[in-house]
Amino acid sequence: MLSSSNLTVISSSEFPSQRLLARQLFLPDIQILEIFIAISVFTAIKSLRQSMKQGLPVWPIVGMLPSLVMGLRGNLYEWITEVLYHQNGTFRFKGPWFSSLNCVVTSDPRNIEHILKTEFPKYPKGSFFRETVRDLLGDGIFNADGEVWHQQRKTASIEFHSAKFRQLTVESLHELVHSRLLPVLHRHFVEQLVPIDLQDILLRLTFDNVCMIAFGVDPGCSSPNLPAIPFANAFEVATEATVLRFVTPKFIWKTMRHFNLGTEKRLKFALKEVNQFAKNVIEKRKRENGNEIKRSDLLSVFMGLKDENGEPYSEKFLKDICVNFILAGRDTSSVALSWFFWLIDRNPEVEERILAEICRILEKRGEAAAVESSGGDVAFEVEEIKKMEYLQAALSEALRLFPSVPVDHKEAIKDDVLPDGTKLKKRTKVIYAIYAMGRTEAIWGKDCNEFKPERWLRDGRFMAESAYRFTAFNGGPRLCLGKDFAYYQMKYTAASIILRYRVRVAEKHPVVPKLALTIYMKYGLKVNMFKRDKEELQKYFKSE
Ligand code: HEM
Repeated sequence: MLSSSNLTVISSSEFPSQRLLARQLFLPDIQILEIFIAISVFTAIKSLRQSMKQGLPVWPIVGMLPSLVMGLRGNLYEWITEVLYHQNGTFRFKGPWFSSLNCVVTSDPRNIEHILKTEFPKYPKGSFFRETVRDLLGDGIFNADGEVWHQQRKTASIEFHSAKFRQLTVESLHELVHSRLLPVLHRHFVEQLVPIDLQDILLRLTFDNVCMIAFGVDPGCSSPNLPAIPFANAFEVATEATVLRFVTPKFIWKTMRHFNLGTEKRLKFALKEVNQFAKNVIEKRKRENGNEIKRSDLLSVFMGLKDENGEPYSEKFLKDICVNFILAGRDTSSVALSWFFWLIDRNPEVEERILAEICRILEKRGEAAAVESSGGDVAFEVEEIKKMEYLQAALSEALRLFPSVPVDHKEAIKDDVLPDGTKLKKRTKVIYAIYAMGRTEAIWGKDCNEFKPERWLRDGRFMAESAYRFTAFNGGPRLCLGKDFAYYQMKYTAASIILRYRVRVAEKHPVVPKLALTIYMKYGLKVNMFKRDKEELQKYFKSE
């Protein structure tokens, strides 16, 4: 309570000196206020001028972070596309003071060619990337530079181009599509319970497939009973939490990791599951190799090699190899196929043309009657898949609009100037925005936002694009090693489904991208399957 004894009463005799004191006390405050206002006006004008130059408001202390946070609330990739559009293909992102978020973002093909090919040695993944993804990817191929990368690339490249490996990829895919994928879809069609999540089923398929070809192990995730796979959930959590590190100031995520908080806690937990899976795979392979079972998978090849000290590769390094190849081979093709099926649901005329092409090719082998009568237990030949050029165009078009890896990262190790004139200081991070490139008018024309497989065809033949305009598979010395296999896998899977079913996205199912290393659909792809009947297929055979 306030009593009169607590109050200081100023008598009239004391008043002048008190006023003097008050003036002495308050004047500095007024000056501070004036200085504060002046600084605010100055920074506001500076920020406005910088904003006009750089496209986004640059706030004192926090830089462009508020705009990024707004972008993160919606579709981040669309936000980047929009900013790049207004900045003619390149902008400088200014992060908060003392954060590691400053970078240059570009979608200009000249810059992309410069960093991926012409000046490749100047642009490694770099220390920032390595540190950010190290807990998940270790020293595996996606996260390696210099000799460590080169050694893995060389070994994997020889393996990927060997006839034995190619045969293994074809056989394992055929086995998976016919004994797992199609029975699962058929059961769904017969039972017609609730819409199924096609993205989940495709992820299971590509997971089993990459494990079979890279490690000689079949995890059985796409078996007809669709078993729970703790690894898959853990892997998704781990990639999501890892990508969040890119947009979080380093000292924050490091503190969170230290105290085991929030996403870092989830990441740690998920990594245990991921690493355990990789460990089991390695142990299994070691046991079998010890029993003189000769394997031609990638892991067995790496197990037979020696490091720079003449020692066999460590368990940790073999684990890194496993995790990197799972990321490379599982998520990329399955999310690409998911977006492809979503796009053809919205563009039925494309679906018709794909089906017509498949039927035309099948007709050549005289199996039309079989297909018509049974709905088809048709297994495509390698040569037939190669001939599906319209399908290849449609898949490329899906990848143009929804590249599996939507943004990628490099770091300049020397001062440099990009072909568009952007000056880079040593250690500047460069983000190349692959998603934005697919939606750039200057690259693809005014209809860049439309799904038009025809843009990939010349006289009915598929025409590949330059890797620096269509960067979905990266380019230069780090071009995707699995590109040919990925096209084969996607074409075989898509053709096998389209020949038998109309895939329709469930009504009102929300389709939005998720923020992760690959562009998953956040809520999966819930679809209903409708079997094509004899009459429908007959129409296509007769139309040729
Ligand atoms: C639609 C399917 C695929 C897409 C869009 C795709 C895309 C990419 C991209 C963008 C990169 C560069 C990543 C980076 O350096 O940051 C890459 C690298 C790589 N990809 Fe793919 N990929 C696909 C399928 C596959 C498959 C199925 C495999 C193997 C089974 C594979 C194996 C690799 C490997 C080993 C690298 C590392 C190359 C290196 O750094 O030297 N990819 N891929």
